[in-house]
Amino acid sequence: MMTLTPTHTRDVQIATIGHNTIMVRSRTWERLKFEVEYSRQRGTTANSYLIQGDQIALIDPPGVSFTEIFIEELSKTIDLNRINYIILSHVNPNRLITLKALLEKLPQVTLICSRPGANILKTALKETQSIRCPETLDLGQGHHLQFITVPTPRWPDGLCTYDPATELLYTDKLFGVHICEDSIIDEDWKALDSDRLYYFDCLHAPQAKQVEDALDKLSRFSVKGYAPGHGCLVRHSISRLTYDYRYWCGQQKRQDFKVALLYASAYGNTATLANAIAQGLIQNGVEVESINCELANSNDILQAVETCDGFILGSPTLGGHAPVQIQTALGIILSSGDKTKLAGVFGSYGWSGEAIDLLETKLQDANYRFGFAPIRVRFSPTSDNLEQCYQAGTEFVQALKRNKKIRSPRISATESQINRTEQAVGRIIGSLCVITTQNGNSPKGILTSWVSQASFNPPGLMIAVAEDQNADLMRHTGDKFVLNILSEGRNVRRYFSRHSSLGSHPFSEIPTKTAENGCMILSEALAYLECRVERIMACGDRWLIYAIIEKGEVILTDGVSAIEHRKSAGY
Ligand SMILES: Cc1cc2nc3c(=O)[nH]c(=O)nc-3n(C[C@H](O)[C@H](O)[C@H](O)COP(=O)(O)O)c2cc1C
Repeated sequence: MMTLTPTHTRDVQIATIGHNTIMVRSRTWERLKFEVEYSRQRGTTANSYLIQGDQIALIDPPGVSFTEIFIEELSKTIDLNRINYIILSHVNPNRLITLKALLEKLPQVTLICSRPGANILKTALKETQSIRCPETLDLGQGHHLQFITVPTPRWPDGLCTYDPATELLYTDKLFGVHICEDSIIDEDWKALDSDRLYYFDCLHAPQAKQVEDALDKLSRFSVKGYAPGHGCLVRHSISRLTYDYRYWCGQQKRQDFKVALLYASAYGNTATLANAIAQGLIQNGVEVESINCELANSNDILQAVETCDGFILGSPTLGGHAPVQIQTALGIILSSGDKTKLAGVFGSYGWSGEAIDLLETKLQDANYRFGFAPIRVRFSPTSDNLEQCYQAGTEFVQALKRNKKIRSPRISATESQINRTEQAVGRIIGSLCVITTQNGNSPKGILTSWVSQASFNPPGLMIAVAEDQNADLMRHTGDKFVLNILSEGRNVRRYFSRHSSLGSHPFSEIPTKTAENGCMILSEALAYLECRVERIMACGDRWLIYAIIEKGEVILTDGVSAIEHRKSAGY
């Protein structure tokens, strides 16, 4: 492995990182752009990769800031005419400039990307350009690449690439960091903690739901290294960083307020404003659910609007109108939204800006209150515009807090004491589990978080169940069950309820295997325990069941327990 000495001008660093695999890192020690994600001013790297099997693929040429030096250094490393494929983990106007410069030198190359990426490329490049969206690509010599689509609101065309020959996963925007250094791998990974979190907050916190889906998809690969689009290669902290990503995603759901940030953006300007507003919200402790209306269906929008405390709607103006997806989102909000929710409006426009006017007037007419004055930005935002958006996010949070006080009815002293006690008890948290029992050939499942370890020797646990949970198959000494401890981000819980299910549903819909004690193990659980009921006590309105753990296993080694947080113990 080779590392070059740092300089303080932009350069391109070349290093072998695996069998037939070279990292080509375009580096800058300066703040690359004025977006909030670069505000720590530690520079960044734009990472490209060359995989050389019988055929050769280049992954992710950098953006326009590096076009010339990148092509120059790449030509010294390889005869450009030998490159057969360019893989694009996402496409943006910035990257298109370098791509076009490369295509002039190697018109024979085939571009590989996701389907949404291909749609952008088809409008931007010559008709004759070869563009493909395969699931796999065999470069020879074991480099049988597999592609995984990871769409998010910010990068709808996101694509990761797995190479089984090196067990490297090319993760683009996931697992990166904006730091420019000489070292190419994460040997000193503890020092990266705060920068990694900052990067996550800026890029991924507003799209935590989709990042969780991406983590699920990527978890099925055996990985020896993450090769991200920015920063160093992740070799030493793979499980730690995966865990952190899951934890940080989960943390978003635990905030007191949630804001739905709905937008569309044909050329990326409104999306940039949305990111800056999201930062203002996130840095003030609010969960943000970003919805790119071009990708979302009506149900996604409805659900986001119903479950949020406030919503912010952003639109470009195209041909004197808001795009049809924004008009649909507005229709959903107006017909089903709660009028006491706080609203916000923003958008980029060129000369007339009708879309922003439309959103403002329609929401005003429907008696919505605004958390900040509508933001109108001409074409691409300046750093001042982005600062204004960040401040608008902050303002929105303050308005949300004031709004909540207005909406909360006054309660009597005794009621408020009961509520305070309930809220305090509600702070006891538990791991979310599915208990499975077996009734002849019919499996049963109950969702619960009322579980805790009760003894070391013998290993035992305690579960509290209510009469109406219908948990009769675990209420006699000797009864067997499996405790499936759920994993954060997998959303297996949606198949079960607090009341016992009986029959093939939902077990026919999710992967399972049978434990030695005959009960079902949910293959997507984090871990499972095979248990035998030892003692039962009637306590208050519950049965306390003490059970001995006979066997257990962790299924997902890099997962984290799903936890149920409650605001009150009253439900
Ligand atoms: C095809 C087209 C039509 C446009 N029509 C309008 C218009 O009617 N009024 C206006 O103010 N701007 C118009 N614009 C300018 C866009 O609103 C502006 O470029 C904006 O930054 C786009 O935002 P976006 O990058 O989020 O898509 C138009 C731009 C294009 C490409």
